[in-house]
Amino acid sequence: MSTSQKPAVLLLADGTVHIGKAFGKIGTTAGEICFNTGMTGYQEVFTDPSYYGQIIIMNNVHVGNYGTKETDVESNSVKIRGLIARNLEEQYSRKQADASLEKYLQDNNIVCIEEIDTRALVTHVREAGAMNCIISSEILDVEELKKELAKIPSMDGLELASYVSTEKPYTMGDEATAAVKVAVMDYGTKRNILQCMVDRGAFVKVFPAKTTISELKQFNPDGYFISNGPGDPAAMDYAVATVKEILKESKPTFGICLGHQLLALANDIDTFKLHHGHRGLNHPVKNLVTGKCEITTQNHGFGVDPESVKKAKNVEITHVNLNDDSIEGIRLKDKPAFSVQYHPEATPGPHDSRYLFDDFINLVKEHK
Ligand SMILES: NC(=O)CC[C@H](N)C(=O)O
Repeated sequence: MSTSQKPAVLLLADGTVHIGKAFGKIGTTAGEICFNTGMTGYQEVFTDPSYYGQIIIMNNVHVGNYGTKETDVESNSVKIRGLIARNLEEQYSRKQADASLEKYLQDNNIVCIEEIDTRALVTHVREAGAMNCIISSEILDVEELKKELAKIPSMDGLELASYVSTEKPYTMGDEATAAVKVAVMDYGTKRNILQCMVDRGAFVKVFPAKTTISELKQFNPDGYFISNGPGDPAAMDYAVATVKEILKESKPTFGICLGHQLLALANDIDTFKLHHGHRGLNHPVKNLVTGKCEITTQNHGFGVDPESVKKAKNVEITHVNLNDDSIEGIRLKDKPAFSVQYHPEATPGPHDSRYLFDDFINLVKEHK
């Protein structure tokens, strides 16, 4: 809680209203409401480009207790559109922190609301499903807010990856000593995904979302990575076309989250909007190849259609979600390509799924 707080209003598209207190920037913001069940890692969540366009409810009662640190980020800025919490703390106790959460959110112009009954709100979103919402600490009249909210497009059908992709190619790792070169299609990649590949001996070159296959080939990569990112994968014809071209190369290819959905679409498998998405650090997934269960970090609002996966003769299901049986991983039978719906880089954790980076880099080395 902050000392000088203005009131703020949260309005959901179904008319639900919650009154709370302003935190961060004073203003108005709108986007898709989502909840994250993680108890820690808030700065990594706020800077994850896959959350672009979304307003996040943090389930943990206290958010901000360990402040913020310049290095605890998944991209170069806060990407969430707004924040809803029970209690946002401006005091912090971590010695190594650089700033309070409040300063961080203000510096990043994020409109937030706190003192919300997040248990009731999350239960409501879980039952009613994904929808848009608006937060304001400047317009407190609900009828006015309804008019503003009506202007916001639905996440279904929205292409957002090109807004968060890099403008220019950049590299990570040491080309002189690296064992392999990986071309990354950046649809909103998380920094720690790149780090996981570099840590395993890769030199990565990150390319803007609309890079053509001929530009990618000039880099002569040993493998390709299709990144995570925001928005509806079915609205990304340009990316599906690129993934199809990449697959023709028959080089090892790995996709995470949006990258998984694009790999599916490139193999004529449909994607669909989930009822309320999977976002948190404790989603159980079964690896059907090894029979082992892993606890995973997730952040997605779309999924791969199980019926069309089963019909695709060249695709094998490798991972399933143990909560709802949704498809969590696939691999192609005729190409060295695989993908997962969840986030194996998982910062701050759990790290059960990091073996997938070993698998990918080993596959790249074998095919080199
Ligand atoms: N983390 C991601 O890559 C998310 C993918 C996609 N935008 C979804 O919500 O399903």
